[in-house]
Amino acid sequence: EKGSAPAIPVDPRFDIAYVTPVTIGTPPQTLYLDFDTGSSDLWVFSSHTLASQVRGQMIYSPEKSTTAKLLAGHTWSIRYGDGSGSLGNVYTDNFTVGGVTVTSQAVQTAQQVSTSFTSESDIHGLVGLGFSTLNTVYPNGQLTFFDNAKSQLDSPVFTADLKWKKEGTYDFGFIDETKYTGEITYLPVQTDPGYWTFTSSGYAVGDGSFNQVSISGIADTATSLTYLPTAVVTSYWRQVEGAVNSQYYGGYVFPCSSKLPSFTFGVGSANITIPGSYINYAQITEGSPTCFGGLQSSSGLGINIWGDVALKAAFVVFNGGNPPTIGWARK
Ligand SMILES: C[C@H]1CC[C@H](NC(=O)Cn2ccnc2)CC1
Repeated sequence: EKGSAPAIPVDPRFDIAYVTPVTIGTPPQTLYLDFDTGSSDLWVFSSHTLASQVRGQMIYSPEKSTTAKLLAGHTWSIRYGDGSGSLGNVYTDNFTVGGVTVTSQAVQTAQQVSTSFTSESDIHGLVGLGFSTLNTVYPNGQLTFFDNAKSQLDSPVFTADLKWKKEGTYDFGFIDETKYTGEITYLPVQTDPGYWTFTSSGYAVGDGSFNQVSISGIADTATSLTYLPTAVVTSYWRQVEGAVNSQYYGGYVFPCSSKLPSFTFGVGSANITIPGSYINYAQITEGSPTCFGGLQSSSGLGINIWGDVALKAAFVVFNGGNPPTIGWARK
């Protein structure tokens, strides 16, 4: 089996996140979910979510699905790196993405969600695509959609072709050669504690020389920006006149009129170049001449994060084989 589904930018002004349509249950209920390689819970806004915390989101109602089954005695609660979170109960039901169906997928129904989820009406939940070890369901951890689907896929892989302010795709079970140029460079993945963790071989700012330095980090499709070591990020923003690391705004800001240099990161002996335009993330407020950078320092996070700003510059293969690897190609 193989499948393909769109990755639609939420708020295409600045690619906050990407959502993908899925169907759950019988008859099928459609929701748009944020596919997240940085976590491993599949949770949705539901008929169980506090009414005061639902604001326009589509919901999954298990009581309307003839194939829904309560996973009795199981609960879940998750907290993300940005402080957002949700918690609730668990059902199993049929779950379909791009024509690939998993029967009896654990679908975590939210009873409560934090304010940032309530205020984002275009995101109706998340599909964790990290390793199942990260799943928060208690007392028995559940498998991700990808882990459940793997055995029925032509190949145990999924790919991310995210795009700048445009619709991209997630493919399951196959590698679409038309989506990239040159070769795919595969790197080893550290699966502990459960992220797609790989090591980049270095970086260059604009047309500058390449700095060979190992940068270990996670590929996270649900993080908008890219967070790298302070030394790397400082050397980038030093090239932008008027750029400052603002305590007030919580990161590097710069004049929106700036022409930003590109940022190149190494993947083995190959490399990926993020166009400067992708690093001009957004005006700090509508109409402001000050813009917020898409490349920020990871100090304080304890981890480097290759988020959407980096991922959308590449075609990325998440290979769930034995051992798992991650593939990068230019496009
Ligand atoms: C400072 C950074 C802020 C953004 C953080 N990313 C996430 O929280 C990813 N995520 C998943 C669900 N909602 C968001 C990573 C740290």
